[in-house]
Amino acid sequence: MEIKVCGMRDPDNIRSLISKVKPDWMGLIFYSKSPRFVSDEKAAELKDTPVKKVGVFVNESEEEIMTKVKEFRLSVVQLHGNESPDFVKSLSEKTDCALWKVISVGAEIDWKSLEGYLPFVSKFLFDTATTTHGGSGRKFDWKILETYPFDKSFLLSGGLDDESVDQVLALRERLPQLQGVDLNSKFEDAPGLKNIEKLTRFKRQLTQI
Ligand SMILES: O=C(O)c1ccccc1N[C@@H]1O[C@H](COP(=O)(O)O)[C@@H](O)[C@H]1O
Repeated sequence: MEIKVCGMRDPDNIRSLISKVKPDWMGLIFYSKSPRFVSDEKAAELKDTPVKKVGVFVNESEEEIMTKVKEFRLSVVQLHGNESPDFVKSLSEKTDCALWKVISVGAEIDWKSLEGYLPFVSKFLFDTATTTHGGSGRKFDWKILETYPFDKSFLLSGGLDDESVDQVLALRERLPQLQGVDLNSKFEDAPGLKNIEKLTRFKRQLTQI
């Protein structure tokens, strides 16, 4: 199972994350209303960090996303707003960067509405629907995913915490498309500052080593 740790921006914290947790992905949030927002100046300092970087965008323009992909050497663009399939298609024609579309989950999901994204994204990411778009620290009802009809892999997100491991592993048994988890606010000492011990423990339990 893969692990993405999101909302990073502190260089010392990132160094500890990489040496101790060794996540598959590190998320940088380019959404100015987020308490985990990373400025361009800070992102420039982080561009050579030896981990795959995921840029998190909320309803951002194509031009701005493309600029940040190049400037900050992003491996993935995570689209965490209301981006339409047409927007994602157009972006995919301009970049080789992997695209992940976030699906905000409320009471139910209309699976048909996701079909338009399938040719253009390498993964979906399911997160709890919230007015702040993300980082809510709230889980949605994971039972909704049990009818997931696609082969496309996805990451699970939204309020995952240090007590989520057993449930994640149980879900993975039923849904092999569940490729990993996105860890964020429930592993923080302060916004943008992760608790490395908590993350290390979670990874050990998740990967059972
Ligand atoms: O973390 C944020 O502040 C944020 C703001 C706007 C869009 C996305 C954001 N983070 C993403 O939110 C999910 C869930 O986070 P949490 O575990 O509920 O705190 C995660 O995918 C982050 O990438």
